[in-house]
Order: sequence, then structure tokens, then C-alpha cells
Amino acid sequence: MATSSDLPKSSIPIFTTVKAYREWRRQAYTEKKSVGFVATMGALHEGHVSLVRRSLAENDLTVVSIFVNPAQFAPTEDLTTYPRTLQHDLQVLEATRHLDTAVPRTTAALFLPAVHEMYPSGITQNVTAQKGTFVEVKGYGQQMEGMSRPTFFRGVSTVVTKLFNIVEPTKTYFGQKDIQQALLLRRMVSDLLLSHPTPENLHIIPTSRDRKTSLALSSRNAYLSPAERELAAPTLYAALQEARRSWESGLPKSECIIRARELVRLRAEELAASSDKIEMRLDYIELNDPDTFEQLPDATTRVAYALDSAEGEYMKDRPVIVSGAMWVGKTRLIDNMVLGDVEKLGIAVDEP
Ligand SMILES: Nc1ncnc2c1ncn2[C@@H]1O[C@H](COP(=O)(O)OP(=O)(O)OP(=O)(O)O)[C@@H](O)[C@H]1O
Ligand SMILES: CC(C)(CO)[C@@H](O)C(=O)[O-]
Ligand code: BAL
Repeated sequence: MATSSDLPKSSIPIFTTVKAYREWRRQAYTEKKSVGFVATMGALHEGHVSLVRRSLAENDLTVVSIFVNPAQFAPTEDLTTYPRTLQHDLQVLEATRHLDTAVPRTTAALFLPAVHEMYPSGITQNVTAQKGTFVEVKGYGQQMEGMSRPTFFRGVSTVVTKLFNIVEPTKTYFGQKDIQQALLLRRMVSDLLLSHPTPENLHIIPTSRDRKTSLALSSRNAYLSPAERELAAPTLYAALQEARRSWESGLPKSECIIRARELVRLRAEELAASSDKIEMRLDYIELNDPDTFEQLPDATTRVAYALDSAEGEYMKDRPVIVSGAMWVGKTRLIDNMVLGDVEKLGIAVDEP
């Protein structure tokens, strides 16, 4: 178990146990202070910072958690190599301040639990051998990312339920980069009738991107070599753009996907033949309904999709998610865009 002497020095209070955190939370209740919460796995970057900034602006107190959750990694995935950069993360949080209030705000608490604190009954990555209590949002975790990572959302829903039970946030913030995760968690909060947070208080913040290449910021980008990052990784965003253009020009979904795939195939050929010999492979690119996560039928066009709205009327800006995952060498990248009216999904568009 981490003791305070194992932890880097920080001006931000760090809680490693549920008990210690709860004492702190009780005080916040007594003082009637609102608590904003940002759940992370650490290796913080500007994407995380955008969530923390939003929380600092909208809450008296902001809590950040760092926990690399074994239950959401399949046995074949990168749990052991996942970047762990606590010292850097503390520096990032200390430097992230909100100055528009009488007293400037910075992160008020970091929750940094050990695995046994979060899984008192123990945890194995092998789902069939797991015992104890798990949370599953049935019917929503096997599409999109769930097709490639079938046990991922069970692990995420379980750990986030525990984190919400501990942190008891007034508001919480998730990134659009992991759009299915954010929407599925909002459904979970609604289905479980949680009060901290309520579904309305789960906010989705737009994806932060590299200014030059538009690559979605991600902790796993640290795995990329400079050549992979510059030359290959931005292809996923370019493929999503291609799908978007095709969809907006009226083509059927199947053709949008063919065009996006072709863009990746041609670029992958070029990179494999180049002196950098970069390997790049598309996992999937799809267009999905944001409510059900189901794939749009192949023949669906934008006009047909707008006509087929639940209200039985023409809904010009009916939102649709175009998302994808791509391997660059050993790194799996994901990204997405929401076409149509993003605000219908409750995605925040303006920075505070
Ligand atoms: N580029 C980004 N823009 C906005 N939010 C982001 C971005 N990247 C991550 N987030 C959000 O930060 C929260 C914590 O994510 P996490 O710690 O897994 O970082 P990550 O960069 O997504 O890591 P990974 O590389 O493992 O996907 C999640 O809600 C996630 O959606
Ligand atoms: C929400 C989360 C912190 C749960 O482990 C993780 O999936 C993430 O960082 O996106
Ligand atoms: N941001 C998602 C965490 C994961 O891929 O495990």
C-alpha cells in the first residue's frame, strides 16, 4: 500500500484510501461545496486538462482520480506497459488553475487508490474467472468499441460506479474522444438512478487535438515513434473526414466507409514502402446511431436517416457518430466525429 512517504511532494492533497477521501468529502458537504470530478488513468495531457478546466470553472472543488483499472484491459492488452507518470501528472494539475473566481482554483484533491482498495474481492483480467460484483450496461457494450474490446465496457462501468460511490460528484466530465464510454456511462447513471452525479450532470467535453496534425490527444500516443506520430497516426482523422464528406454529399453509408477505408489502405501502402517501414492497419470505421450504438444500415443516406427519426418526422440535423480505430505499429488509436447536431447529445460546444 502507498504511504505518504512513497508519494511525490505536491501542493494537491492526495488520498489513497476510500476512508481518508470520505472524511474530506464529508467536510465538503458540511461546507455545502459542489464537487466536480474527472476520472483518468493518468499520463495526463491537454485533453485531460480541458476536462479539469471545465470542472474548475463550474465547481467549488475539483477531484481528479488516477487509477489504471485492470478490469477494463483484456489479458492481451497493455495493462503492464500503460504509461504511469505520477510526478508529471501532479505538475500538470498544479499548473492548471482557474483564475476567474475571487480565490483562484486548482485541483482540490487527487484520488489515487491501489488495486485492492478498488477491488476488495480481488480482480483478474480473465472475465470468466472473475468473482464478485460487476456492472454491465446490457445491450450497449458490444457495438462500436465493444466489438473489438468485448469486456471493456463492463470494466469501465464497474470502476466508474465505484468511483462515483466514493467521490460523490455533483458534476462529472468525460471526453468525447471516448464517445461510447461517455454516452454509455450517462445511460448507466440514469438506469441506476444515481444522484451523484445525475445524468444531466455528466458532461461530455470535445476532443482536444494536436494543432498541427489534428491527431486526437491520448495517453497511448506516448507509444508512437516520432515518425509514426507525424506520418501515420493522423490518417485516422483524415479517414473520418473522408467519411464525413461522403456522408454530407449524400452517399450511402456503405460507400462512405469504402472511401474512408480506401484512404487508409493507400496511405498504409505508401508508409509500408517508405524508409520508415511503418505498419498501419484499420480496425474499423463505422457510422452508428448515438442512442442505440447500432450500425446504420448500408444503404442509409443522410436524407433517409433524417426521415427515419424516432419522431417519425424529418430531422435535418439528427446526430450520427462516425468513429474508428486504427493500429499504428503496436499502438491502437481511436477517434470519432459527431455529424449533425452535437448539442442533441449534450456535448458541450463552448469552452467556459
Ligand atoms: N483528446 C482528448 N480530449 C478530450 N478528452 C479526452 C481526450 N483524451 C482523453 N480524454 C478523456 O479523459 C478521460 C480520461 O481518459 P484516459 O485517462 O483514458 O486518457 P486517454 O488519453 O483517453 O488514454 P488512452 O490513451 O488510454 O485512451 C476520459 O474521459 C477521456 O475521454
Ligand atoms: C473512465 C476511465 C477513467 C475508467 O477507468 C477510463 O476508461 C478512461 O480514462 O477513459
Ligand atoms: N480512455 C479509454 C481507456 C482505455 O482505453 O482503456
